[in-house]
Amino acid sequence: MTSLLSVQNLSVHAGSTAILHPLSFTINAGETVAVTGESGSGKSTLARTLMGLLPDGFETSGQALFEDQNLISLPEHQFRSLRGQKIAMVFQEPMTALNPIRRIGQQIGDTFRLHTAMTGREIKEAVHQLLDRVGLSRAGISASDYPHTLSGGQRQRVLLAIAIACKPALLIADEFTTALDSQTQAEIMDLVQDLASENQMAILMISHDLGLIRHKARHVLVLQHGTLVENAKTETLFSAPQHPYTRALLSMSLHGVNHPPLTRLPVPENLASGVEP
Ligand SMILES: Nc1ncnc2c1ncn2[C@@H]1O[C@H](COP(=O)(O)OP(=O)(O)OP(=O)(O)O)[C@@H](O)[C@H]1O
Repeated sequence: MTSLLSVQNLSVHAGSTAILHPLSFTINAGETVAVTGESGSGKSTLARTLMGLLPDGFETSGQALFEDQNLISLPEHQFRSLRGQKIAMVFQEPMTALNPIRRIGQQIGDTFRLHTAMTGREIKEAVHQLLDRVGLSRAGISASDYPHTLSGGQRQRVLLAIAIACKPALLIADEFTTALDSQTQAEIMDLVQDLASENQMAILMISHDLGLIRHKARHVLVLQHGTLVENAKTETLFSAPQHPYTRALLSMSLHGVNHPPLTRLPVPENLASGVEP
C-alpha cells in the first residue's frame, strides 16, 4: 500500500516546553488512523502541525512527508494551496468554523473559488451535488440557508461538504462528532467513511471515544503527555495493548469513562525515563 503521509521524528515545542516529543507514524492512502489520549496529550497540536496552523511561538522539527512535500518546512503560500485541496480538516465546533452571516452555499462554494477555475454556474451545480451527497437536500436544506437554521448534525454535514469539495487525499477530523448525540454521531461517521472509500481519502481521526475508534479506525496512535506511547493496528491494540497507559485508557473506557475528556493519568515510570514504546 502507498504511504500517503510519513511522519518521522516530528516534535513541537512552545518556547522551552515540549508539546510533542519526537514521534513517527505513517498513513496509507485511503486508510483511517485514529489518535487518542487524554485531554492535553497533544492530539490537536499534531493535527494543527499537519495543517500548518500552529500558533505563533511554536517550533517544529523532524519531517512530515505528504506526497513528497515536507509539511514541517513548507512555506505558508504553498501550504495555502494544499490546505482545503489536498489536506482538509473538520472540527468539533461548526459555529466557529462557519460564518453565521453567509449562506451555506456561498461557504461551500468558497473552496471551489479558491482552488479551481470553475465558473459560477459550475460551482452552483457542484454545491448542489455536495448538499445532496452529504444528505442535506433530503432534509430540505438548500444552498441559501444560513448556518443558524441548521441542527448541530446538519452543520457538521456542511463542514464535511466544504472539506471534501476538492476531494482531498487526507481528511483530519478533530473530535468531529464529539458534540453530537450517539445516533447522529454514528450517521455522520458512516457518511465520512462512505465518502472516504468513494474518494480513496485517508482519515486522521482524533477522538477520545475508543468505541468509535474500534469500529472506524484501522490503526491507532496513543498519545500521553505529548509522547506516542503506542502505535498499533486497531485489533492488536484492543486485544493485546502493550503500554500501561493504553491499558489504563481501555479499562476506563470499559467503565464508560471516555467522554468528557479523560482525567489525568499518572506518567508510567518507563515513560518518565524516556523508554520508547
Ligand atoms: N497556544 C499554546 N501555548 C502553549 N501551550 C499550549 C498552547 N496550546 C496548547 N498548549 C499545550 O499543549 C499541550 C497539548 O494541547 P492539545 O490541545 O494539543 O491537546 P489535546 O490532546 O488536543 O487536548 P484536548 O483533548 O483537550 O483537545 C497542552 O499541555 C496544552 O496546554
